[in-house]
Amino acid sequence: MPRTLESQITLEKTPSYFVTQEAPRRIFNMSRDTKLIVVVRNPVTRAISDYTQTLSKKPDIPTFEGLSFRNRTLGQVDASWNAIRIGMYALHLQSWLRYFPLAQIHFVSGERLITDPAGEMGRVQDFLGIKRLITDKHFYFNKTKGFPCLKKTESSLLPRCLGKSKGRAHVQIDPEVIDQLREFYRPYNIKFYETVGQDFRWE
Ligand SMILES: Nc1ncnc2c1ncn2[C@@H]1O[C@H](COP(=O)(O)OS(=O)(=O)O)[C@@H](OP(=O)(O)O)[C@H]1O
Repeated sequence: MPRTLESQITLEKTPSYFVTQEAPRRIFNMSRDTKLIVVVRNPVTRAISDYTQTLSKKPDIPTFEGLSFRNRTLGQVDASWNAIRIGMYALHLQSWLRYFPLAQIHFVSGERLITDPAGEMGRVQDFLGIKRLITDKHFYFNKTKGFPCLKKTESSLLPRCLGKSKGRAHVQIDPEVIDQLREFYRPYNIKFYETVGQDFRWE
């Protein structure tokens, strides 16, 4: 991490920290005042997105349906498969709450980041205690891509859009498996909503 002046905020982005056992203790030992931001989305969609990305790099892996279950006939989901495990947000959050108060953790909705990027970024700026400099004037929705693009300045003519690897078409999954995963995640989602005091409406 670079040294930071009193007037500066240093941001570091590592998605895997949220699900890494030792991360909360290590970050707490580095600075107990660290503010944490976690982007979460529907864990079923997250798992499919994760699998789609892996498949693009390793086309020979087994099917999503095959990897999702320890025993598909009995409906036993394989919670040790990373694509599934990462979406069990309530479990991971418990490890962080042993070190950081909830008030120091902000959750960004991955869904709203697409439908209402300015609103979501407004809440991030409030959480960081900085002026709301990024507003709706900084976003333009790219219909082809299906994502908002960010303009560095309100008048910028060259918005920065997400790269090729984002928004790729997801692999089609057996709808029955999607239902089973929805059921699997329901209790974890409910526990997560209760813990953070926010309903992300992933049902
Ligand atoms: N800014 C922003 N807003 C909304 N959604 C976003 C954003 N950045 C990344 N994504 C989506 O997150 C999914 C994983 O993206 P990444 O490839 O960047 O993740 S990572 O490289 O694994 O960290 C991937 O989801 P899918 O496109 O559904 O597969 C990205 O599109």
